[in-house]
Amino acid sequence: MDQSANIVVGSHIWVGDLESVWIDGVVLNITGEDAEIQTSDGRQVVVKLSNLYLRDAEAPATGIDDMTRMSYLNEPGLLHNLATRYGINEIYTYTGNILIAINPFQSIEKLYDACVMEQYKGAPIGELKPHVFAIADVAYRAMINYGKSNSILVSGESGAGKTETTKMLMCYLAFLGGHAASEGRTVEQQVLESNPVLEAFGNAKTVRNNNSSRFGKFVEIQFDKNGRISGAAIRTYLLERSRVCQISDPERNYHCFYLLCAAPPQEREKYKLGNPKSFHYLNQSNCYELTGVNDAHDYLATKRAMDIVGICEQEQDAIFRVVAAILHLGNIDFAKGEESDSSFVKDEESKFHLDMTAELLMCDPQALEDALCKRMMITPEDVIKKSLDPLGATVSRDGLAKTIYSRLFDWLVGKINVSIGQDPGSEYLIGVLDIYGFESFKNNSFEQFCINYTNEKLQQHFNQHVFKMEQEEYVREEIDWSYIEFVDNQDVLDLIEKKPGGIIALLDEACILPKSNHESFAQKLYQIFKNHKRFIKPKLARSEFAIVHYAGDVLYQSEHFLDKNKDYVVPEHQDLLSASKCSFVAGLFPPFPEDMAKSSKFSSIGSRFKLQLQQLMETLNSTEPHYIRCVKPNTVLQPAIFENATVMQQLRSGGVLEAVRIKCAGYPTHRTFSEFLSRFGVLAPEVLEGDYEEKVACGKILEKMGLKGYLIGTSKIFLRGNLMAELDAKRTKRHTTAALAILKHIRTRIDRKKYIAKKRGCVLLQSYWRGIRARELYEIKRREAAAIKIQKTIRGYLARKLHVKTRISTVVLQAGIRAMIARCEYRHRRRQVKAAIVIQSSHMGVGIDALQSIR
Ligand SMILES: Nc1ncnc2c1ncn2[C@@H]1O[C@H](COP(=O)(O)OP(=O)(O)OP(=O)(O)O)[C@@H](O)[C@H]1O
Repeated sequence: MDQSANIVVGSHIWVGDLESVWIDGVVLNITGEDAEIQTSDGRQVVVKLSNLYLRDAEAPATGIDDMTRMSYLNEPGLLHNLATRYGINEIYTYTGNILIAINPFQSIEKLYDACVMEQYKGAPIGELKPHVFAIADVAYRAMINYGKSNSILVSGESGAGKTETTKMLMCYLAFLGGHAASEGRTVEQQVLESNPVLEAFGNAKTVRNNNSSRFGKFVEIQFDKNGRISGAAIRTYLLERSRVCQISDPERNYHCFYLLCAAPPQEREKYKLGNPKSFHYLNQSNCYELTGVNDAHDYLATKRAMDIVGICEQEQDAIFRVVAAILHLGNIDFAKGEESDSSFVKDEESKFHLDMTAELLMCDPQALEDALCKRMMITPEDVIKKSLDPLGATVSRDGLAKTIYSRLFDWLVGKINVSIGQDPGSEYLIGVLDIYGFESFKNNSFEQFCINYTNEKLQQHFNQHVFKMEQEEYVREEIDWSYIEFVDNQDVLDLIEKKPGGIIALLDEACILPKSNHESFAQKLYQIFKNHKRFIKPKLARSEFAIVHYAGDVLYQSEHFLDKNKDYVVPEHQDLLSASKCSFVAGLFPPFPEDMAKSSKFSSIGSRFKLQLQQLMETLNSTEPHYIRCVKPNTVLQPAIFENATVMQQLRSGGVLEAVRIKCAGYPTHRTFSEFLSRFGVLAPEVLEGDYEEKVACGKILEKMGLKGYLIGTSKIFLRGNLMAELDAKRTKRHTTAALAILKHIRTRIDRKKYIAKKRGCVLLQSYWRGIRARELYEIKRREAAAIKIQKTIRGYLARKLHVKTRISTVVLQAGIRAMIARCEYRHRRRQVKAAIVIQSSHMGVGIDALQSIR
């Protein structure tokens, strides 16, 4: 979907990034076809507009529960949403009705507790957080309410968590439809316990998962009319046979081999087993133990689980005898015989293992050696016994090991089915499919071809379902659905399975024709499909071919296609083991029916698988499907690491993006009226102010915008292709204009505020300064006054002092002068007196003498 036309300056977008696949940014500038982007990590890049995707800047920080509700359904948006949720331990997210489960690689507290089961019981989907229990609950309720069988399809690449998810589904279904513990060995208990048994024999450590299921599985849980589990059946698909004899470092063979090597000593002695390092089928890799796994403990646990699923002690003994026999068989080596192209058991050690194999399989050692080293050739005249060279004998040995193991596995599945028991009167069932996801490696062989074929089939089923669901929503909303286009992959399926002329049919033909080999098979493909748009002949290829699958192109190497397609039990092996004295072993190799024995014993694995798939599809088509897409967040199998590229690849191949594409083909965006109004009401405020019904208001807004390509349902608006982006672009423009106006006002206000503040500052500064100056002046004046005062005082003091001094001097002077005057006067008077007296005395003689005596 090209959204570039709606990208404007200021748009929030996703831009491709080498490191993190996508990075968010904002458009700074647009020049022609190029946009200048400011990325969230601080860079500025120039990118073609067509390489940008719009981002919803208003999406909640904790992500969106259901990704179909995202405003922009594009790859980066989905990826970011999942990463955000994974970061807060929300491992489940819906994409419509599909549940995406991201492997946490750690147990999340209280995620699967009984109380959580209780919460999800009967809760409508969407009411609680997305959960695997919600899907199981919906399936169960749909089954009870509509009386229709349901199925849950769990897919994903190896290590994505399919098996764990399937176990959770089973537990929840057992919780809903189970029986009381007092009812003894219940069906659900047996179904749940069948897991460890199947895992011991069908799981192995691979580089991608320490406990990888090497087979596909469809578990049918049957229910009675009361919704109680009444029976179950397990169907398995395509066990990886080659692993029995060939493993690469650091992988392991099937767990059961290591469990048996870790069994209690008396049992190991019984089967003459020891260190796994001594067995060729185990020592091709250096990995023997798994961290956190105790094989000795698991051996006992597997036996206990076998007890529960109804495998008796003798059968258990026979099973482990066969497992031990395979290990011994792998240690038989061959040397070149005397006759040309002949071989014999190489040495004493190989002889010991041959004898042990024969003993454990309860067959004749010589017959075993012959079966390994010789072949019957039927000519028109006679039956000739032909010797095999050492390489041929080794191939024969490995072929026998693979056949025995796959028969043993099939027996186990059959036995589990018989002992759990099917309910012929069952009303309906819930099927859980745990199947390998799309695979594309450096080398892709027949296994990948079958796996990808399965995924194409499931993808078609998925597309049809998603398409149907879309249709149903349109019908519910009472709108025309003829616009929805159906994305179909029938052409790839025709290429693979068409009869005659499809790749499988041509492969079968090549397997039957005597002189055919992988090169002639490939040449035939090149010739027949040279114009097929889903088939590619790589340049210079002699035996490789590529198929354009829905999830991408896969290049297949056809080298081992013919061998791997032949499900051919060598008659010598068949005769040897059907004659075993052990009824269990003989039972694994029932004699061929008479008519088949005469005809060709070739049976095509590809065709059988195709038939199995057809049956599976028939079953699935008769059920209401639910999808769970498991996603592996990183390739290092560690918690809390979300690798964008790894997840993106899985979203593509898991069909999640296809589902999104189907959605996009019609009217991908569905919004309830109120959601639409709250987001786009800003485009027509007058409509919001008017007293309209929500539906009418939505219509008015769309009318005002003059847009085409929308439908109005009963509760939702359906928007076609880019309409959401167009509306958002208009909204962004409106927001930008509004923002500019707001900005203008804010700037004016800020500037005014600044001016006033500055002015106030100046006045303050001035008054402060004036204050300082006035204070200084005042101080000067005060000092002046003080000085004057001091001067005055001093002067006064001095004047007073002078005055006092002068006065005192004056007084002293006066006093002196007065005293002097007085004395002068006195003296004058005395002289006067004396003169008088003299006069008197002279005049009054006696009187003066008398006066003088009185004094
Ligand atoms: N929901 C979960 N919670 C905790 N750990 C999980 C969960 N799902 C998966 N795992 C972890 O991831 C590992 C791989 O999961 P699982 O075996 O289910 O993958 P798978 O998709 O079935 O792989 P394969 O196709 O190889 O069998 C598990 O062993 C477990 O450790």
